Amino acid sequence: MSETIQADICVIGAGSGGLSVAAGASQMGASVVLFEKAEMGGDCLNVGCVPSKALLAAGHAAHGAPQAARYGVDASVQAVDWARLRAHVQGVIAEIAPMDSVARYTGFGVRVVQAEARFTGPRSVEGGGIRVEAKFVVIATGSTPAVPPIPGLDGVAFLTNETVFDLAERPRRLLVLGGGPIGCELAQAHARLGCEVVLVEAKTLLGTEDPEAAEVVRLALRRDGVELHEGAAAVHAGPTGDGVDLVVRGEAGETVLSGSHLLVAVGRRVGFEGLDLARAGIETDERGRLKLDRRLRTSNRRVFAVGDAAGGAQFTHLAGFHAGIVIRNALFRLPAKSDPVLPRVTYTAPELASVGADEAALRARGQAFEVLRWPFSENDRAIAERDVDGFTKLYVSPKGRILGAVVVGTGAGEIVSLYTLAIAKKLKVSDIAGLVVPYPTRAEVAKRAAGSWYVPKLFSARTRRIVRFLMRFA
Ligand SMILES: Cc1cc2nc3c(=O)[nH]c(=O)nc-3n(C[C@H](O)[C@H](O)[C@H](O)COP(=O)(O)OP(=O)(O)OC[C@H]3O[C@@H](n4cnc5c(N)ncnc54)[C@H](O)[C@@H]3O)c2cc1C
Ligand SMILES: NC(=O)c1ccc[n+]([C@@H]2O[C@H](COP(=O)([O-])OP(=O)(O)OC[C@H]3O[C@@H](n4cnc5c(N)ncnc54)[C@H](O)[C@@H]3O)[C@@H](O)[C@H]2O)c1
Repeated sequence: MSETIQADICVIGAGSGGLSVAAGASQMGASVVLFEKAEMGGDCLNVGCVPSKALLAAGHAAHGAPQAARYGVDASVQAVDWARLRAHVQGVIAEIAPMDSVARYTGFGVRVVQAEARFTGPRSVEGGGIRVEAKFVVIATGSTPAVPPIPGLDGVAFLTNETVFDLAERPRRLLVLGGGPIGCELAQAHARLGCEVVLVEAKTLLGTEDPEAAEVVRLALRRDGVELHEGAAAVHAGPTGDGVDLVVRGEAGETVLSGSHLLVAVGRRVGFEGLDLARAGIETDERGRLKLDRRLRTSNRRVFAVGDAAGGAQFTHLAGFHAGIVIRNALFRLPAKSDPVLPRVTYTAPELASVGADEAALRARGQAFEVLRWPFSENDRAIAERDVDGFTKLYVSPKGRILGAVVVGTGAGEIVSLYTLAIAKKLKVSDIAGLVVPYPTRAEVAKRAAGSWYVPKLFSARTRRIVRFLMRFA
């Protein structure tokens, strides 16, 4: 070892989670060493959230031009210049990259080591010829694309999120394996950019989401020309002269789907090979996941895990939340626990957003609830924009507490923050119904859905009797 450093916190991985810990801890006065073996910014910046939203923006623009005819504006897409499109996506990454750069973090006082790290003891980590003795270590090593055990797949040059944003040419016919958020977002983006797209999903599209909301996205994907095969298991893959054949087995038997490219988007793998966890006394469960307590501590109480490495939901905003928990525990010795009210959004058009409990969870825990809803087809802004797909739905306790919410429609990802605040602060429907919401905005659907709680009470025979009585003395 050429150098040994004493540090308060050693972070392994400079993705959303690791960077948030390093930025927060260093600016609060802790000495921090940060290891990154690949690109600063991790998946979200380089091959995840950022390029996928940049690609979707291009797809929506291409889709929007012909749609303008509904406003009496005749426009059309002349061409999609794939080289410029790729430059746009890489340009967006480059514009955000300085926020996650070695220079910025060095400026915070963080020692950034661009090397793969591994444990050499309960509090010691090594990489790139540097040994760090730390009071606390944070595992922020993220996840990688899962590769399903499909016979023949290893003989195919398939794409994942790590390669799909760097294609030199537009894929002629893209087969997408997996109908989760990655599969749906990338299927729609490519379809709108003029690719033929076939999506194969073993179960149901966006199967962890509210089925009624997922149906709105399903219809939108179909309208965009995506050929959907749900309940279809891929049983074989093989190369062809100019692409790939995927054999899928569904209710109707076996079908051969041919494409120029295959994108595998069937979930993420969280693994810790190469970290030498045993050297630090860190235990994993039978599925190889870290054993964590609610304070995000591993079985070695001085070692925390954040983000995808923590083994739960996989979102950049959750990784950021985790970072706050670790900072409170490690720097301030506060027993902060990870129990967030966690919104999630799939950024298709229309967007699908949810937060809190869903119907299945409420039924499973025997919670009595009422469903309040409002469609975008009765929202003036949506009507003015001729974009009325979708609705909002609220789950409310008998006493009016908001337990969960779903929004599917344009702007859903923005509206869900209102519900997130309501649930986090244990607000009631009256709090949303009583808000003055600007007109005409899409967020009015939240107020109208909440307001519908009062309709039977407010416009009842009893209220009419009371009003008539009071009016006698007015
Ligand atoms: C296509 C796609 C789109 C997505 N879109 C969204 C979205 O819109 N919104 C959202 O909230 N989430 C989205 N996600 C999920 C989000 O990207 C992840 O949840 C988030 O990046 C997790 O952050 P992380 O810090 O845990 O891990 P990562 O970002 O994966 O970072 C981990 C880092 O650790 C490094 N590393 C690993 N092992 C070592 C080691 N031994 N030594 C040194 N460095 C190491 C890796 O190189 C990597 O840079 C998307 C994901 C994908 C794939
Ligand atoms: N907008 C966002 O916030 C966003 C966007 C993209 C990704 N992400 C995160 O990244 C993670 C990974 O996303 P994802 O879409 O890859 O995973 P996912 O686990 O959410 O969905 C994968 C889908 O693939 C299907 N599948 C699995 N094996 C299959 C097979 N052999 N053949 C056909 N289908 C198969 C599953 O049934 C599932 O529907 C998610 O947990 C998500 O949190 C978030």
